[in-house]
Amino acid sequence: MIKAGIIGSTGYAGAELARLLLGHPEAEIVWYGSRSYVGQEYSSIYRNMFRMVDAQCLDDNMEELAKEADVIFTATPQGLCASLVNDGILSETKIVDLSADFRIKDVAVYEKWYGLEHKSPQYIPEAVYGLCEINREDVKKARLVANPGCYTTCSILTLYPLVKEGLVDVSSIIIDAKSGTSGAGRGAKVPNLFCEVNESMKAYGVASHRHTPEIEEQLGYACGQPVLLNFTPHLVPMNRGILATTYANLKTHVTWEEVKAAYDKYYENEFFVRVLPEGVYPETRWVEGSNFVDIGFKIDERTGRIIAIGALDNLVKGAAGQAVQNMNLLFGLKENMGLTQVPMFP
Ligand SMILES: NC(=O)C1=CN([C@@H]2O[C@H](COP(=O)(O)OP(=O)(O)OC[C@H]3O[C@@H](n4cnc5c(N)ncnc54)[C@H](OP(=O)(O)O)[C@@H]3O)[C@@H](O)[C@H]2O)C=CC1
Ligand SMILES: CC(=O)N[C@@H](CCC(=O)OP(=O)(O)O)C(=O)O
Repeated sequence: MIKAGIIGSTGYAGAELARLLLGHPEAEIVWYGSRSYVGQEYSSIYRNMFRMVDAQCLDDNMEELAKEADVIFTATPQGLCASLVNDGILSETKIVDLSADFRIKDVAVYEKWYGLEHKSPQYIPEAVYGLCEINREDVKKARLVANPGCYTTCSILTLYPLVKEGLVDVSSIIIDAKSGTSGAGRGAKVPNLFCEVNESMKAYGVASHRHTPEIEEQLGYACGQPVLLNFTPHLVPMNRGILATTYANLKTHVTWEEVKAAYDKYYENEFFVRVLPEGVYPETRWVEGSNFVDIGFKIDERTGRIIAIGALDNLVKGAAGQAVQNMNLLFGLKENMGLTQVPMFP
């Protein structure tokens, strides 16, 4: 059995990790880490875990945890993992970091967009960007995995074949994305109160959201040139789900079948990426609770643009599910082990 520790197990991403790992046939959770609930029963915080977990919350002592765990998941705010990790820890265990600390290769870009000083930039070069469908072979060899964010996973996987195959003008990309409120975490914040969110929708982080450089960097690797794009996130009154509607100018006239062939080239054998039939566009409820990403697209002959739409569950493929997928790769397990949940509906 793989011994797994979760630092930040009391947050939404950490709780989703606990849910998935409890159902994983080859993993056991040895550490439910917390900052505010040390010493409390985990199931007293998450009552859905009543009689499923009898452990108490422990602190975020990563050095001690590294001696016990084969893998540590850090589902904590930006900056925390970078402030805890060291050579000793990395020699004893593997880390899958759900924050953005090791996602961006240029530390100056990270510090500018996150407004933080990076506490361990020496580990950035070796960290592998854990978008399994694209970086699978590198993940298998890693000891530090930078688990991608929810908007970014959805946006990159939706656009990747179009960019990689040179089908679109990469200077024309626009991503209009929506997220459920769990994407903002469990911490109490006035903008996330029921009355602030319910029956309303809003854009935020306009032309300034910190996921922009992450998407640009990864799509830049795909096409071999710098990518500059517009990314506008929106908050919508639902618990879970990301829907990313992406737009780009097509370079030449192509048919739906030709574009589908490009998607098939990368995703035909991918368990978690489902490219939908012509005329069908993803809905967040079709992926809820699962590690699937659904993608649909349409060529607009009138404007010469392609509109590609992706949907995923921000807490699963956008966070904890992808983290477990990375764990499976790190330990040579079947990639979808513990992740074959059928999406919830309705
Ligand atoms: N929510 C989502 O959809 C996604 C989140 N992520 C990323 O995952 C990470 C966690 O996000 P999320 O679960 O939403 O956040 P939450 O606010 O829900 O949870 C944060 C967790 O971190 C713990 N924590 C906070 N500060 C510290 C600290 N100083 N030391 C130790 N533990 C601390 C909290 O502990 P306690 O509760 O005990 O105080 C809690 O367990 C973030 O980096 C986020 O960007 C990535 C993709 C999607
Ligand atoms: C709705 C909402 O607030 N969403 C979060 C994204 C959460 C996330 O994905 O965090 P990472 O930065 O770790 O990727 C936000 O916009 O900041």
